[in-house]
Amino acid sequence: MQQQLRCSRVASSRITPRTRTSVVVMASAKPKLQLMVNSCTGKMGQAVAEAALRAGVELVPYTLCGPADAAAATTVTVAGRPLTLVPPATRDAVVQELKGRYPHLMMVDYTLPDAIHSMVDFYVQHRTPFVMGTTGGDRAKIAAQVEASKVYAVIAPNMGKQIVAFQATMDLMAKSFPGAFSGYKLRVVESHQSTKKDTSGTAKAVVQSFVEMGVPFEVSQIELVREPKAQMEVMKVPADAINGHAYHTYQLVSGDGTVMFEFQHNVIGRTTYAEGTVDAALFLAARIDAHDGKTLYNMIDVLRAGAMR
Ligand SMILES: NC(=O)C1=CN([C@@H]2O[C@H](COP(=O)(O)OP(=O)(O)OC[C@H]3O[C@@H](n4cnc5c(N)ncnc54)[C@H](OP(=O)(O)O)[C@@H]3O)[C@@H](O)[C@H]2O)C=CC1
Ligand SMILES: O=C(O)C1=N[C@H](C(=O)O)C[C@H](O)C1
Repeated sequence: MQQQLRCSRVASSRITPRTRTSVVVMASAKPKLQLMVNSCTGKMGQAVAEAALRAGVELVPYTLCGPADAAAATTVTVAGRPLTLVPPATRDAVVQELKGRYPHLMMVDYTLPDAIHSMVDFYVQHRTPFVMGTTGGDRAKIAAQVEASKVYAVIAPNMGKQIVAFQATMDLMAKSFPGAFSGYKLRVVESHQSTKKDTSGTAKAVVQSFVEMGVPFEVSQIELVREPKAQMEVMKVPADAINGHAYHTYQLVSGDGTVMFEFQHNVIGRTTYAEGTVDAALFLAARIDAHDGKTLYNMIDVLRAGAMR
């Protein structure tokens, strides 16, 4: 069934990370920020820690890890720097100590969907501001819990600037024209590296907008492509991006089959999310400094604030 997707062509040139432009909100006064990235044993954790260093953000030399990682090693290296691994068994004690040493401590979370609730509990319990990029879990429950705690956080399933803009646009369309696509059929196909554990959190969020536009659709109908052969042959993912890509296609067809819309965002690698995560951390640090009462944000808030480079 996945093989039947007549996927629109990916641009023939290689997809490249977005162009760097100037820093907007951070230019005037650098917010106080000491960033601890969890989990740097993973792909996104590594990418974010590297992006933080590129942006001149102070990186705290510790990282929370899963139990298996701690059994195998005591450190992980990011851009030549060793970070001490902190397993679940010792994380409470270590974080108490780190809070004393790093008064502007903020955490970034890229762990796993299975761990997301325990990670949120942990940040809330220790009252550590955090940027949560991990997908999965009960998103409404997490938002309610974090909001009630008044712990500062940015939570979003996608940190890529242009994808966030696309999400915001779909949301705007749904709010402005509810039912605009009633009678249409939706097909959603997403392809990610085979290690991805869950259905795309981005696709789930975008689907919600289409539902509000009148299209009946269940998250379980999202088609997942995880096989490298189908990824290369059907989705046209370059061979060297099989271990790191995120291709999404949303196709809407009218009831009589005479009209078709297709939206697509295809990302190779992880740079766009990593850079967006650093933007989110700098934004959150500025909000903490501002003390204006609001504590819970998503990436659309970060984008609207002009805080994405
Ligand atoms: N918001 C966004 O823009 C993006 C979000 N994501 C999301 O980020 C998440 C991570 O993706 P990715 O980096 O590719 O996944 P990886 O599997 O590469 O990394 C996850 C890491 O988390 C570790 N881990 C597991 N449990 C814990 C725990 N309790 N405490 C600390 N660390 C733990 C894992 O260790 P071990 O291997 O030992 O289990 C692993 O090293 C996913 O949910 C993904 O969908 C990804 C890209 C962009
Ligand atoms: O696991 C990934 O890789 C990604 N996860 C996020 C998601 O589930 O939406 C964002 C992007 O698709 C990459």
